Amino acid sequence: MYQFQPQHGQHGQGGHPMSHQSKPFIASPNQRTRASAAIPIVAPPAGSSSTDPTSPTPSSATVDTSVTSPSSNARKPCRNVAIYGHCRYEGEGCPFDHATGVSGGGQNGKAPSAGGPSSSPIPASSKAKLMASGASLPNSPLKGALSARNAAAAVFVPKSSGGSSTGPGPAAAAAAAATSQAGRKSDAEEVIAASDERHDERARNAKLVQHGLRGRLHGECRRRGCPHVCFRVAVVPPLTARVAVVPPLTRSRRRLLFDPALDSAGTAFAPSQGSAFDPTYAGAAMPGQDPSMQAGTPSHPPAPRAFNPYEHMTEFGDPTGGPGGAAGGLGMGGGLDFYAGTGPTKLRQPLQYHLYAPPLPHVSNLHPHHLSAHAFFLSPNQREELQRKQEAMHASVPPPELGGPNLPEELHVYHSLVPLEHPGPGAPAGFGLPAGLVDPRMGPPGASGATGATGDPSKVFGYRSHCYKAICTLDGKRYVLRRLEGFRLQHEAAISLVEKWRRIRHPSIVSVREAFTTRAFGDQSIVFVYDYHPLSTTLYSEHMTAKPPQPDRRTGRLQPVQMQVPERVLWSYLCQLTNVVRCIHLAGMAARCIEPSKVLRTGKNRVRLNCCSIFDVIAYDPQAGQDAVRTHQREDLANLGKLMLSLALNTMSALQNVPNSLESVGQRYSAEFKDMILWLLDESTDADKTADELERRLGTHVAEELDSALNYGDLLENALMKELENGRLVRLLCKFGFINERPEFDHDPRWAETGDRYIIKLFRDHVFHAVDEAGRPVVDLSHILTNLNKLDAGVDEKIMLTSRDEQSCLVVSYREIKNCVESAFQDLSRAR
Ligand SMILES: Nc1ncnc2c1ncn2[C@@H]1O[C@H](COP(=O)(O)OP(=O)(O)OP(=O)(O)O)[C@@H](O)[C@H]1O
Repeated sequence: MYQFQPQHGQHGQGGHPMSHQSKPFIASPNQRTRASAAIPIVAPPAGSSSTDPTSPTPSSATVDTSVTSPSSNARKPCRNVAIYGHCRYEGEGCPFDHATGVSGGGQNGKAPSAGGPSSSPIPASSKAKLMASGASLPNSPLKGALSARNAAAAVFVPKSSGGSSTGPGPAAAAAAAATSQAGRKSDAEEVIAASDERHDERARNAKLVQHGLRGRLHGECRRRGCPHVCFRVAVVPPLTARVAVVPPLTRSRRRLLFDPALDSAGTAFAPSQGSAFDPTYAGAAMPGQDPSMQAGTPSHPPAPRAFNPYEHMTEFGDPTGGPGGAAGGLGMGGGLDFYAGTGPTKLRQPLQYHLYAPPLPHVSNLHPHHLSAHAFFLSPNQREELQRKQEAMHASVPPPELGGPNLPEELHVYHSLVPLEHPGPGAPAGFGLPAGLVDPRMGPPGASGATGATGDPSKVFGYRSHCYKAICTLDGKRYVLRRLEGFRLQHEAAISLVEKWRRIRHPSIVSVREAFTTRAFGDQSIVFVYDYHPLSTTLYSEHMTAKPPQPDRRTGRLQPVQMQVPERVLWSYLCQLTNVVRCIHLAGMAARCIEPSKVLRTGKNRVRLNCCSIFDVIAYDPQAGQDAVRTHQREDLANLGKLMLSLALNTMSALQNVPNSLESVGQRYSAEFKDMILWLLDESTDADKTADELERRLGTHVAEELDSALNYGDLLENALMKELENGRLVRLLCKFGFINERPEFDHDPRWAETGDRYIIKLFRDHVFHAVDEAGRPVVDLSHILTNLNKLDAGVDEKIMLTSRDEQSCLVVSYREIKNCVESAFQDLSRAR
């Protein structure tokens, strides 16, 4: 990490370090105190304490005795000497020292050694390294401020020197000139000196201020090859565009993926070619590299080689065959056994999970233009549906003493009973359905006669029935209790039949859990317990009751709801119900409850047979044998036909005159569908009418249903993938929440503001508190996602963080910030 103070040593238009006086980079003692107080990670003057209450003071910060007053300028070495070997302005009023030369350590022998913990103002844990300006370092502005590791870092290597195909630009030429003149200095010094010089004008032009974003928003620094963070931040494209075009992971592509300067075509902007910020960038073109990378390289010295975590791998993560190696860079070596699964499972390291994967083509089939922020998150419809279901699960009613319905506090092993049906007209306010249980598509509960009021006689079972949602004390899950009022159990054996139903598990059945009798309601009731499917409706309420007009998706205008059910949906219902009927018949039982109000619609076109086992108990016949079961099974198929007929015509009265109704069905739907209903209703075919036979007759429709189910599975998996990434980011944000603005830790009220945490704070500012040139907040989701993902992956790319007073900048890699976050979080965890 480099400490970078843009105001120091800025060469003016005339090229002299001191000619640009708009910013007093040689601060007065007072100013200096203020500046260092504002940026305490720059070593403050000896003995000086921060006067700025917001100033963080890392415990490991050391005194920088090299801080000079204005009068000490003459003792400061001129950077031109350091860079060019001489200063053109030596006789023209340049106030710096031209005799000191460039070698040697700190003037007082105290020039900070960035690598040493004792002298580094940044805590050692952050591995921060400072590049202090000449103003704070009286000796060489380069030496003494940099450790060997800093010198080797690639951060200031101009991109164009890496062989941009556009050829060396002026910046690269300046770099080359600076390099040749400073031949006696180390490579790193040359590179940094050249980089500094190029940066001067750019930094001023870009008015690089708060959070490094101004350059981005002004777009003023457009110099090709400018390696500076502000420019690179400036070209962060919308994340959506990047995701839409993530290219195959060739070696050079991988480099681009790390590059924030990708344009929407998946190519990097000119400045990013050969990016110095790119951890995979290896300076001048190497044999086997993309030929476009080699253009113009001869005139440039090889840049310091940056750490490339992927270097040992081929593009397929094959550690045995590097580019140009035995496997020819095609990953044909060890990569094969990775895929073949032979040997121990190999994981590609480091895991590259800082990028969102775009929706897979078979799932989305979207034009890239359609990829928007939604591509990263659950679709709004899906999210709304799931959230409403969750709300329904948590819905509750007030207790009786607060005006709620008079329900037992506990019933068997269940508690927190909530009615699922409206209380009927004239009921007190507290008796109404909780808002969370009201489906906006269906209008006010009971308004359209979609379902009877609680306690109304059931049209199917005859008894007065109630449905409650309740929580089981044994497992904490929600169930539905269906209570039939005034039922007397005559035969104990009847209720034991429920056990057989318990064993049936099918995706198209509402699973039966148990049944018990109770007097908890002050009467003799029997209660059947079923799985709870939040916000489910019945086929009756869905297709046979008028629904209120719904807003049109595009215009927002209220439109009447189309009642006719598409034939495809009807076939889908029939397939699902046939499957469950077949399963029930195979178990030697009959459903006996195939009615529009007893088929739950638990999702889009997703149905489940409800209320199984009730007839077996309430209409128990101890004499009934296998014949009775077969009769019931045939009735099931006939009921299936009746259900389809009434759904096709959206009314139960369709059953009153079946021939007429079939004629109407023939006008609305295909002959095949009509024939199917006819077959189900025709009593003359009863002999060979079985669920298996029905299944065979459905044939291609079952195949279509299978395809739909598979497609839907893919969609859901895709939605899951999006949330996988987001879940990771939430965990990261939680860590931030633990650390940022913490009022006190370990008896230190400034813990959250100092040390490693100061860097985290600056990063937080960079990510969330960015402002544009007019001081308006930058609300840019892609900026946040990009930064958080890179932080989570700990990439080596560097960014510039600016202190709040804009007096100081830190160039720091995501990896280092990640280490800071980890270490601060570890501190908190340990204390716990
Ligand atoms: N297992 C369940 N999970 C979630 N909601 C359910 C479940 N069973 C029933 N419901 C809901 O309870 C309400 C009442 O169901 P019920 O079967 O009593 O309907 P109904 O139209 O009153 O039937 P009936 O013909 O018996 O009068 C419906 O809105 C239904 O969606």
